[in-house]
Amino acid sequence: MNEERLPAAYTAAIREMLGQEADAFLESYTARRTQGLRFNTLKSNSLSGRAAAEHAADLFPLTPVPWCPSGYYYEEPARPGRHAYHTAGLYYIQEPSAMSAAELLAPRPGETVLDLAAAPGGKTTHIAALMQGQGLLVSNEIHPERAKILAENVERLGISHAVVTCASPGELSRRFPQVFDRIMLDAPCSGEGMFRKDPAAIGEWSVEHVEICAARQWDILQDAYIMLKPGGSLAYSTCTFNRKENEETISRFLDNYPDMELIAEKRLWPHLEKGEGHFVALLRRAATEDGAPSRSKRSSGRGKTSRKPASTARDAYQQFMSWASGELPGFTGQGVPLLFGESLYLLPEAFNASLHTGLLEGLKVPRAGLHIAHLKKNRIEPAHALAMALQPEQAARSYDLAADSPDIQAWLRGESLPVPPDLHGWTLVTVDGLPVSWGKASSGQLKNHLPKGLRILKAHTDGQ
Ligand SMILES: C[S@@+](CC[C@H](N)C(=O)[O-])C[C@H]1O[C@@H](n2cnc3c(N)ncnc32)[C@H](O)[C@@H]1O
Repeated sequence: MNEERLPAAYTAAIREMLGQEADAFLESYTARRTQGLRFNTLKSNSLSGRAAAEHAADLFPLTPVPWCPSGYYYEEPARPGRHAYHTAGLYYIQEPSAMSAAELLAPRPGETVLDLAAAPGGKTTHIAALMQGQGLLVSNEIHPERAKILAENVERLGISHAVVTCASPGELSRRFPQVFDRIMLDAPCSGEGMFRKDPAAIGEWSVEHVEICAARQWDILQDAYIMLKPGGSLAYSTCTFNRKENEETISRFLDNYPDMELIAEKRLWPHLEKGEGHFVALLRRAATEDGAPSRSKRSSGRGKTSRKPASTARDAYQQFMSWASGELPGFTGQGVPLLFGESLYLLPEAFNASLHTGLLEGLKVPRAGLHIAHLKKNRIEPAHALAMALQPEQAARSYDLAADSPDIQAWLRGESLPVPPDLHGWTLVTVDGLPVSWGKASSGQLKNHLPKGLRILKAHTDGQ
């Protein structure tokens, strides 16, 4: 793409901001966009995950992203997003500069973390991996359709300690004041860093749009502040270059909230680094003297919820656990059982430890923790999300398909497979040892339970 396609007001603003460097910056638009994937360490740190990651590196030649230990560049025409390892959640396709944000936030296992503008899930899945699946991650997205995609990505990567909500920042801040140790605010922005990747973004850019974005960012930041614990950290990031939505927004925030301190500010420029560009600021809230207690436990009453009563959920959970005692011998089933219709979830224990389930009342919660089962009349059907969160040795039966085999391609297309006749019942189907879905074996056939929306009609095994 050349400079003429960019709005004149945009190039003028860039020239003013970058001075002599502007030519190099604008020249970067003529280069190809960068492609990246980030290994999901929740999977890639296991024995089979490590072997699969090595195999992936052979299929799609990978070079490391300097600011993210689990991040790699790949080059087109490789299409790792269409490989079975993608379905298995071994990695997440993510623009390399965007990998800087969660690294700077540096969430730790056991913390309570909020990702306030989370869809489609790049930062959430990164945060979940850095937390090693321990603690509580609330991943929120305001737009319902995008929240659904977020929930699917959380499931695909086998994340069990995340609750996906679909709420405005204001709705959340009323429920969760001073709750979170760390907050990621990857703010909706004017997307100047998207122009090379998605030229349609150019048409949406205008000086007025930048102003609107900055005003919205300021609103969301104030809600983020309400939810941040004293002593907690906030990462603010955008994929845009102008100062109004970045440094100026941060300095307005610091001026208005004197207990916030700027710890680091990082910019990745596409003419200086290999990536589309990103801005991240890390801020810390001063700790209070009494050690910053969470206020939520006290502030809001335990109201009735629209989900099924706890006793019904407990009965359902017992029914599930008695099924699991034979079918999932290695599954401990930790969490608080919640029942929505026929869907049984396990809310992370950490939610109940620092908060309470009444806080979910009236909130849209596309995923109240780990979805473990559908309860059908008198039988249990294990949920796809559960398959993705299991280790193969936790299931009574598993059936492995090699990543390079025609069978895995058939499976990803939704076809049934012939299996030995002694295999019978719910079976965890894996690719090179990594779960991809459930299958149900009977009379020498493995019936395919990969959800229809995840089927790949034209799978790739060779990186092309
Ligand atoms: C930059 S994107 C988030 C990308 C995501 N963090 C990731 O890494 O995959 C910003 C998100 O903010 C959401 N959004 C738009 N308006 C919003 C608002 N007023 N409050 C909160 N989120 C908003 C958008 O729907 C979008 O999903």
